[in-house]
Amino acid sequence: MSLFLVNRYLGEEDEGSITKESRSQALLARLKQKAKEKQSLTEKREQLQDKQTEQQDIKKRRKNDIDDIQDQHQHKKRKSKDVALCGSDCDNYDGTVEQKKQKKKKKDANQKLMRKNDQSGSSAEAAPDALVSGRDGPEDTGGQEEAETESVSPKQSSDKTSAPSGFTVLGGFEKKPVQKVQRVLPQWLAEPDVIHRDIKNNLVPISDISGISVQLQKKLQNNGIEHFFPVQAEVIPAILESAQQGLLIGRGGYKPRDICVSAPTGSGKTLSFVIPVIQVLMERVVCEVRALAVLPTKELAQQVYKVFTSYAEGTGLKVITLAGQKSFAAEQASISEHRGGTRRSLADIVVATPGRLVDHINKNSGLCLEHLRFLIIDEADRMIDSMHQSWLSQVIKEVFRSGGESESVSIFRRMEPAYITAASLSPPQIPLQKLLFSATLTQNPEKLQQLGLHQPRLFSSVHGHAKTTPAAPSQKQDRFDFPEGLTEYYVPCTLSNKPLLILHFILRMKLSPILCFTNSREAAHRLHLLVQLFGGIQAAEFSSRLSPGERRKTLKDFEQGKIQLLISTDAAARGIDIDGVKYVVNYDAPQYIRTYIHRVGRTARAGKAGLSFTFLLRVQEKNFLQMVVEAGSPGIQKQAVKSENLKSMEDQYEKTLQKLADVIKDEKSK
Ligand SMILES: Nc1ncnc2c1ncn2[C@@H]1O[C@H](COP(=O)(O)OP(=O)(O)OP(=O)(O)O)[C@@H](O)[C@H]1O
Repeated sequence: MSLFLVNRYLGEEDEGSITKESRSQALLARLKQKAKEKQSLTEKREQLQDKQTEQQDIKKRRKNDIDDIQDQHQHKKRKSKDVALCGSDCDNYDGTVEQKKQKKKKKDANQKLMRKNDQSGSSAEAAPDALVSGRDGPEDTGGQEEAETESVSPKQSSDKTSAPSGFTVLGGFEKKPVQKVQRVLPQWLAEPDVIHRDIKNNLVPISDISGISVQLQKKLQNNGIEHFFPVQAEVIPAILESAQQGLLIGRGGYKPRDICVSAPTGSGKTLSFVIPVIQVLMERVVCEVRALAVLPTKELAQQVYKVFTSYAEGTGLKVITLAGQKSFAAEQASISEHRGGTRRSLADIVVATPGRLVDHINKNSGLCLEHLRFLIIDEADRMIDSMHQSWLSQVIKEVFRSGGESESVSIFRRMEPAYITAASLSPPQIPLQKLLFSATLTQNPEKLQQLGLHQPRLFSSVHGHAKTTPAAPSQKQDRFDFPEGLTEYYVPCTLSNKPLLILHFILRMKLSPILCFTNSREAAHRLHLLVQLFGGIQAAEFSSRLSPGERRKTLKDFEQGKIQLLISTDAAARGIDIDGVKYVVNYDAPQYIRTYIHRVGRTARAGKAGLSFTFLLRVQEKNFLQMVVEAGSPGIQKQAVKSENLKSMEDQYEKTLQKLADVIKDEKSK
């Protein structure tokens, strides 16, 4: 019995033809069918959803990449904008024209991508989603050039093993050839005023150089000088021109340019500063120190002092030397005197060594540099090397010393170098001009920087100067010029036959006078003893073993031809001008190219001919010859001496060696 009536859905049945049982079965079958349909429908939906999310992911990734590229591009754009220093017009241009261009590029890129997706067979409905369209992205995508190359379907890009093109691939540096950094010289070093090397064929008559007084011209003629050498013909007018306005600052308020001169040994650099300095100072009224020449050694200071005094004679100019040849008190007395409570300078030109100069400055010995107009630095490269003594900074401090005793009387005010302003130009000023001279002037701007040069001008006979030196990338050293009349030889030797060779040169080959260099004073002394004991040769040694007086006398004797063989350390290598030295022998090979150039430069001076011989042990040959050629030598020839030629002297040489051993023993015991 049924208490309730439950109505059931019985399907669309054909009531008349179907039994109760068969109806329920049919209903079940139909329900199953419907469930199946529903299930397949949800599966399809899920598949579709998966596909859609995948496409969205791709789209997101692509958008991020494009954002990155856009950032890079905009960064680049900002950079180039900074460099170009554009005005507001440029900004407008960027905002309109550039945007339009980029949008066009973006559109092109999207179209390309669409085409690619179609070709790659990706599903038709996925293609639009894969696009990075202007519609989808609110931001303007810059850097479309990169995006264009990048728009490869994910499938394609994943197939490739390498990184997608268009991106900067980091790493792989080892594949790039390492770029060589070329040495670039400042313009004043790279483009010097060229001086002729050949002295003989480039002599300039004295009268051709204007600005030299008749008095000085006569003096030059009296000293046997009818023509100027090339370095003098170039440098003298340049210095005279810089002092055209007298001792004060030049036309237009501009300070004169500092002058650097690099010319071979014996080319006449000394007169190229002595003549113009004397000429300019001749017109001074009050005696004050207006020129200071600094040289590295006493001998050189003495030599330059002599040249200055010779040309200053009769002009009223007073020249003194502060190089330690006299006592400190005697030097002090020659600088200035006090009369009626005021200081009076006794010198116009001072020739000094750096050590003694600093002594006088520090001990306040009355040296006043407040009126200094010319600071001459001879053997400048050597003087740069001695810069650790800080002599230059002390000199400069003295030059610009304010509140000095003379300030109250002087109408001229000295100001430290700074920017030129109307105010700084109003009081009359004495400028300080530096004049640098050397046969081996460094081309290293860093070293020259220490001298604090003002708009320097270089005069050089070195033809190797160039803005860069690509022709010789392996070249580690500076190039220099050698005297035109010099012929260089090297002589292969052994340690035991070296002394025999020098004896052979004088006794058999009759080469004299010879200036012979050793690398130490002990070696010079031993060789001198040996030659003396062997006999038949007038020899002398020249080194720091001798007192300054002995050294002076030795040089004089050698110059007068009383000495055939002068055995010296590098004390006589630089600047010393000994007339008539025909041969230079490097008994010990020099270690540095500058030493070699100065040693061999004691011959072939003033356009004359001269020979140099360098004794080389077999182990030294390769490196030494390479060093000389790299420095710009026109060529060094081999001069071998056959052992038979030395045989006749061997017996006597053996006996001499025994005697030498005894003498050295004696000396040591004393
Ligand atoms: N115009 C000239 N006519 C003749 N002789 C000269 C002339 N100028 C210089 N001399 C002589 O030439 C020689 C060399 O000159 P100086 O000593 O000035 O050379 P330098 O270039 O300074 O050499 P170094 O670099 O070795 O110091 C000297 O004996 C000098 O008297």
